[in-house]
Amino acid sequence: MWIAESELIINPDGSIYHLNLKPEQLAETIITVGDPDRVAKVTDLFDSIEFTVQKREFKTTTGSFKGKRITVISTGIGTDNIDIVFNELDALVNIDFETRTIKEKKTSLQIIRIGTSGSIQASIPVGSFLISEYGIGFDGLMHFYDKKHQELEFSKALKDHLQWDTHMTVPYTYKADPELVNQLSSDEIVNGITVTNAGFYGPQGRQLRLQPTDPKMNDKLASFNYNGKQITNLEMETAANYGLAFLLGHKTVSMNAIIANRAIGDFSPDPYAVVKNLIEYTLNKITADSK
Ligand SMILES: O=P(O)(O)O[C@H]1O[C@H](CO)[C@@H](O)[C@H]1O
Ligand SMILES: O=c1cc[nH]c(=O)[nH]1
Repeated sequence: MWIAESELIINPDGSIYHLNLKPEQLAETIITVGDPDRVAKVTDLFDSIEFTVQKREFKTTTGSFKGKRITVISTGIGTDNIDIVFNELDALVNIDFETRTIKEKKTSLQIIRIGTSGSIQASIPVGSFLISEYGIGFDGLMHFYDKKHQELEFSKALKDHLQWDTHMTVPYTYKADPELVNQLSSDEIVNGITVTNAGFYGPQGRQLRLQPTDPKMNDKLASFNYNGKQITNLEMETAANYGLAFLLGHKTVSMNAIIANRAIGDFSPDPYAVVKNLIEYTLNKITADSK
């Protein structure tokens, strides 16, 4: 099927519309970060750099760490941006830009997010590293794609537990890639379940001048227990990464630097140090088997 010019938008230089990347510029291992300034915090540790390109909040550098080719890309904040990043990354490897047709042989990317997050369990202090085994979306993005939602029972149990009005969001739940979870886990990291919210303030239960609809939301999330599994932390991208990667056939996992503890009202005195440590941890883990 030929994909029209309004759907797959290719810039005059042959790069994809928002990311400004050409197919040959992408490595098959990709690290995503929210903050464009965090890209260099990762690539400063690389042995060599091929190029850097930036359009809007999407800054990309491809280079090599311990001999492994890695692309680092900033997504900006929120699942609306994840929709753009994951669809365009997939197009770069799985659509032929010359013929505008889907390739027969698909490439499966490895996509690892390194982000910041707030814990909702008092027992997970600021400074912790957390790997998201599941991502639960409160943002609604995945409802615009087909309904192969992975964990429907989990989502339903959570919806019942929250006892929200019908006008509130319907959660969706997807799993991380189990091999990546395995590869990146250790006794230095907590395994958890991450809620991806549609905002930082009201949607994460923060109150400055506006009161959130459900002031007990974070307590309800923290007390939810499904087959022994507990929700651990809040951020703004992971569930969309997991949902889109699942539907597109890529492997993904989220690594969270816990910089806030919402249960006890704590914020890290040095969030950049926590992120730096998590970057080093992640790079070393993903290259542990590299020659
Ligand atoms: O540090 P990043 O990766 O941006 O992630 C977290 O920080 C942002 C909010 O401050 C949201 O994007 C949230 O998911
Ligand atoms: O509490 C937090 C901290 C970082 N990022 C979030 O989205 N929430």
